[in-house]
Formats: sequence, C-alpha cells, structure tokens
Amino acid sequence: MTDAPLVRLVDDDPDLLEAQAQGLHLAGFRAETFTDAASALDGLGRDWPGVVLSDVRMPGMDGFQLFQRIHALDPDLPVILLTGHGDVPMAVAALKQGVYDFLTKPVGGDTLAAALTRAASNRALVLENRALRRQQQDSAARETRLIGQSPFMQHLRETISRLAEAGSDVLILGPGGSGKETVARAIHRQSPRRARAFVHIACAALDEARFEAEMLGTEQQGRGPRQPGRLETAHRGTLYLDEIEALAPPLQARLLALIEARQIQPPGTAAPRPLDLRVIAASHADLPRLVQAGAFRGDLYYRLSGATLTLPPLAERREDIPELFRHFLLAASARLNLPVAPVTGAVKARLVGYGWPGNLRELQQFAESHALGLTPFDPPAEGDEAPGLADLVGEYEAELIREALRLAQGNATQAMARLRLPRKTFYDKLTRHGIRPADFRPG
Ligand SMILES: Nc1ncnc2c1ncn2[C@@H]1O[C@H](COP(=O)(O)OP(=O)(O)OP(=O)(O)O)[C@@H](O)[C@H]1O
Repeated sequence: MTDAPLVRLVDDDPDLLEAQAQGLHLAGFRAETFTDAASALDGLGRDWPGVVLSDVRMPGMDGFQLFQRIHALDPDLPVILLTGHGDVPMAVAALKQGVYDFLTKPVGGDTLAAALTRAASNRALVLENRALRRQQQDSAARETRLIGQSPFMQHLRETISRLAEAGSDVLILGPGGSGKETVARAIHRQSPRRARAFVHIACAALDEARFEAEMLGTEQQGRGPRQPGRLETAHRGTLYLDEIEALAPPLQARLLALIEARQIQPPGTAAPRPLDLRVIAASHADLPRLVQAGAFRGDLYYRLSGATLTLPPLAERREDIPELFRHFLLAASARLNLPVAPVTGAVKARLVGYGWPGNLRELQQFAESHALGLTPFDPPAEGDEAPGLADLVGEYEAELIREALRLAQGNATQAMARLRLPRKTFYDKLTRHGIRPADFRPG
C-alpha cells in the first residue's frame, strides 16, 4: 500500500483528540477524528481500509461497546482501546473477545505508532487476502460459465439460481456430455455452500470393496494422519454423484443410509460427526424405467429426484452451437497459446449439418482440433467472411459483459466495477454490442 495508513480516532475530549491526530500525522498516518462512538461507526464495514483507536470511557456508547459493534461488522477490523485507568481485568476480557490491542494512557508516541503500524499492516494483509479470494471466486465462476442464449439455456439459468438458493437435492438427467456436471457446479457456486467443497464421486468406479474406505476414509496404521473420506470432505458442501445409475444395488442402499443418517463415524474416530450435504446426482439413464425394472432402488430415486432437471441433447438446441463453438475455440486457443484459427466454410458446414451425438463435449473436442489446425481444411472462398481475430475478440468481450451483467442481475454499476471499466467505456461497449442491462434483471 502506497497510501499512509488510516487511523480512526475516537475520544470524547476534543483537545486530546486534536493533539493525538497531529501526533499521528507527524508519524506518517492519516487520522480521522470522532468525539463520540456512535458517529465513529459511520462508513465502517468489511472493506474499510483502516484501524480504529478508541478511548474506553466515553459518555453514551463506550469504547468497548464500539468495539463490539465493529466486531459484528467485520471481526478482522483491528480496534485498539485506550484506557486511563490501567484496568487489567477489562483489558483481558476485551482481548479475549477480539480487541486487537489495549494500551494504557498516557501512551508514548513510539509505542502508539508501533501498535498502529502493526494493526495497519495486519488490516492491509486481511484486505489483500480477501481481494485475492474474491478474484479466485470470480475466476471459478467464469469456469462454470454457462454459454448459450437459446430459450432452454435462459430458462435453465433461472432454474439454477432458484435451486441454488432453495438448497434441495437435485437430480440432473441428460445424455453424456450435455453439461450435467457443469450445471451441478453452477448450482454449487451460486448456493450458500459455495465456499465449501464440491466433491465429485464417479459412481461407476465404486465397487463394494472400496466403497467404505472411499466414503468414510481410512485409519492409517500406527503413524500418519487419518485419511478423510469423501463424505467428510463434502460436509457443508455439495456431493456430486456422477452416473448414479451405475452404482451397484447394495451400494445404493449403503449410500442412501449414509446420506439419510446425517452423521458419520469415520473409522478411528471416537464419536459420530454431523454430516450436512447437498446431494446432486446425475444420470444419462432413464432412471424411472430402471426403478420400474427393479434395477435401481425406488427409495434412493425418490430421495434424489425432488428437483429434477433434464438437459436435452445439443441437437435439440442447435441455436447455441455457434456461440458454444466460439467459446470453446477461444478458450482452447488461449490455453494452447495459439492464434485463433479462422472459421472456414467446411467448419461452418459441420457445425450446422452434424448431429453431435457426443453433445457439448464432442463440440468442445472439435473446437480444440480446430484450434490446433486439425479440422478439414478448405481454401477460403472468395467473399468468405471468416471472422478475424478482432471479430472473435469482440464477441468474447460481449460475452464477458453479458456474464458480468448476469452476475450483477442487470445492475450496470456493479457490472462495470466487476469488469473494472470506466463508465463511458462500459456504455460505449453496451451500445456497440447491443446489450441492454434491463434484459438481465430478474423477473
Ligand atoms: N452451457 C455450457 N457452457 C459452456 N460450456 C459448457 C456448458 N455445458 C457444458 N459445458 C462444457 O462441456 C463439456 C461437457 O460438459 P459436462 O462435463 O458438464 O457434461 P456431463 O453431462 O456431465 O458429461 P458426462 O455425462 O460425460 O459426465 C465440459 O467441458 C463443460 O465445461
């Protein structure tokens, strides 16, 4: 941080306050002064970049109550309390509750400056970490970006938002490569569980011998830490059960029992632990038919199918193909550090004329082959308007803007902040791409 550290000073004695502020200015701090605790709360919050130094004894709200209010706003915001009475029991109680430091008046300028410098660098570090975490969350949100403007995709996005909030278990049906896991991740990322794990279980790979160890974990013989199971890792997060139809019937019963118990006792532990899971199961099979045929447990199916989403094959939403192809092509080119290959007539013909039985995954592989120059080549025809890099970059830009607006639910100010664009540039781009924030507002 290049700015001088910011300190908010609170004391009911205006003369003392002034003297303190001057001393701190000289020591290289920026100081804001307040003569009562209630107004010192003004503007404080999770992103406030400074440190609070407050007298304890003040009429009305005292310094300790001020600390408690600030602690509720942001437990990581450093509050240093000053007392004239050397009140040790109170200092101990305050430190236990999270007061950053406690100084006894009269406090020497050097001691004060040292305490404030420590607190200010702690604050800077906390804010930096939070910003980093936010960036990571943003990029994780981008990874699960759902491309496509077909009526199906628009409806799916709304459904995902609703389900994410609702917290119910979800069953996602759809052919291989149709986006089931991507949808499950999007639900997780939008849900209150987003900070916890998304645990993928490939049910087809689970056999009876490995089930317990995989789900509940194993006890290391003698040395080393216990290996936690997948259920434990998923606690308070989301458990994604891929290809649920492939789970052997005895394991279906075990899984149901484990999920329903809402607690687990891993081997080598003394007591059961609570288990709080959201289960999202996926299948490319006709599960109701399997239930009828006795090949899949009805009770597990009913437990999982409270909210069922069915994803169509890509061939049933062809209007998304060009946008998806461009998205995959740009992503592959960027990853492989290659220039974006022009989209030839042969490629366009393939996009339009082919059935895509492998759905989005097959389209993605095709885009990657194209990025590598491995798709059938035909010489560009006269007047063939193969899009150049500028066109593709423009489209990618429009896509990012739409995504930012979607995440901000149509709030233009938030979207431009997310994209870190000045207002005028942002609006110029909206006009250029024909994007209207109103289209992204819910309801
Ligand atoms: N709407 C979408 N927008 C962009 N990419 C998508 C979208 N849906 C899926 N994808 C991408 O398509 C590929 C296949 O999707 P995904 O793995 O989610 O399908 P799946 O139905 O779970 O596949 P499987 O049945 O084989 O497990 C992934 O690389 C994913 O990132």
